[in-house]
Amino acid sequence: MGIVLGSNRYGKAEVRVVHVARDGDRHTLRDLNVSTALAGDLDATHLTGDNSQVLPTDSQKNTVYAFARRHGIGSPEAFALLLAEHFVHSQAAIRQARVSVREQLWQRLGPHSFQRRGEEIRTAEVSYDGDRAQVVSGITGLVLMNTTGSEFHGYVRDEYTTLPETTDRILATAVDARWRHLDPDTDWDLAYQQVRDALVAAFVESYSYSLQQTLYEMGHRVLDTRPELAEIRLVLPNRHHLPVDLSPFGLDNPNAVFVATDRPYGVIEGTIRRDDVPAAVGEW
Ligand SMILES: O=c1[nH]c(=O)c2[nH]c(=O)[nH]c2[nH]1
Repeated sequence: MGIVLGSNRYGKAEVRVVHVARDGDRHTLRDLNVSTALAGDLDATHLTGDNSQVLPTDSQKNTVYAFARRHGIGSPEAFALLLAEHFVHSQAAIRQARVSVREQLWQRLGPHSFQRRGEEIRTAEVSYDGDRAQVVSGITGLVLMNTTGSEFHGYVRDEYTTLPETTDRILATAVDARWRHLDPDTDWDLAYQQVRDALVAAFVESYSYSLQQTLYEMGHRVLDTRPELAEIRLVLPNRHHLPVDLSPFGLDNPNAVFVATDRPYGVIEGTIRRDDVPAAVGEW
């Protein structure tokens, strides 16, 4: 019996890089938050303090900025792939690199003017082991609401149930979705736009008897839209909007006045996947 070093990785978290590509007067903006994590033959630094195989996290940070200049930022996925491959290929000790990107989205106002696009964040995670690159794209903070077309009834009633059944309620959520690609060579911006559009369209067009049902419809629509996607994971908080009891004031409330509660909130999670595709490489 003994104590041994288990799995480990290290890197730089949250490197903020903003890149402006200039095509004359017309600029293109990419605003990323990049995190790196490297793993490999790193026993020595942990066990004896021998740093001869350690690429400093400071150098990893510098690489992000240098690569933005050298290669530009075509898309979060393409940039993460370049970095992950670079760390594995250039460092003998590094066997696996994971690069995670969160992109703040800017809407164009003019040739070189932009406005932040709400809470929405685009994400990309690339894992590369020298052989296979796994790309997972995602979105968080996509806030959606249907003011009707949602019911919730027929659920379990036990001695603690007080929730009234409803045949007409508000359904609101902030979509958090991540989808795993099978093809590491994709038009990443087009894929993101099409997945986003599919998520939004399914939310808008689905008549809902539960947020669980809506989640399935959204995931199904995405896999229908993009055949190269293996699976999608969705986390949908239920942003409750409760009708206010106005009867003390002699007023009715035909689904006109709601209180938006911020906590607690339901959380509905699920994976929709193809049953005939290769499994993911490790955790994602
Ligand atoms: O769509 C819903 N799913 C639930 O599981 C649930 N539970 C709850 O209280 N309200 C809702 N709404």
